[in-house]
Amino acid sequence: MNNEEKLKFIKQHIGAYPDFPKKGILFRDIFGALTNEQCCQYLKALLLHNIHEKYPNVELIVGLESRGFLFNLMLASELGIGCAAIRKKGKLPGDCLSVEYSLEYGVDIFEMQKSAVKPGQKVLIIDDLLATGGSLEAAYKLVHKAGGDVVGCLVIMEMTFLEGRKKLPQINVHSLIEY
Ligand SMILES: O=P(O)(O)OC[C@H]1O[C@H](OP(=O)(O)OP(=O)(O)O)[C@H](O)[C@@H]1O
Ligand SMILES: Nc1ncnc2[nH]cnc12
Ligand SMILES: [Mg+2]
Repeated sequence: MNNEEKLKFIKQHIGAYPDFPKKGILFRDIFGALTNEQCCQYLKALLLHNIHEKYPNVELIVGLESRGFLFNLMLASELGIGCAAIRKKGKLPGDCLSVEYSLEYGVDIFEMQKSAVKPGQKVLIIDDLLATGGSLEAAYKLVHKAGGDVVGCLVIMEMTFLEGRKKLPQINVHSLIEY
């Protein structure tokens, strides 16, 4: 299968749930694809292919709680680099940086440990989905505050009609699947 066919196959397995978690939201469920063994292999191959092509100098993967965590260790270990976590408020020990943000269906606070990123380290932020861009924008702010150099954001799905990219004009954002 070529990359186009792999993407099509994954798209067919991603779930779509109307009115979840709130009325008017069409929820795109990555977990629906991950129960399929071929989707797991194709997703891994496509993510690594895109990182090698678009972010070849990355030195740290930063994943967003919780669906971004699905890809953190897998990508870091394949690339031979480390990974760090951005978590929702109150979950991380030690000195943390915090940023409040809003997303398609709510508001929240993200945190990251100050020690997670080395000054000047080249960071790739990873998540399952870009909707309004509030989550990725908050993640960018945290990594930037910690002294990291964000080389880009990589997501599986992008809800293009919500124009989340507009919140990230200075960042090289790439998505595998557009809705
Ligand atoms: O672009 P935005 O409008 O900010 O929305 C995108 C974010 O929303 C979802 O996460 P959610 O906060 O629902 O948490 P989860 O990953 O723990 O399910 C999704 O996994 C992205 O992280
Ligand atoms: N429509 C959506 N589906 C899944 N996760 C989301 N996060 C924000 N909007 C979402
Ligand atoms: Mg999430």
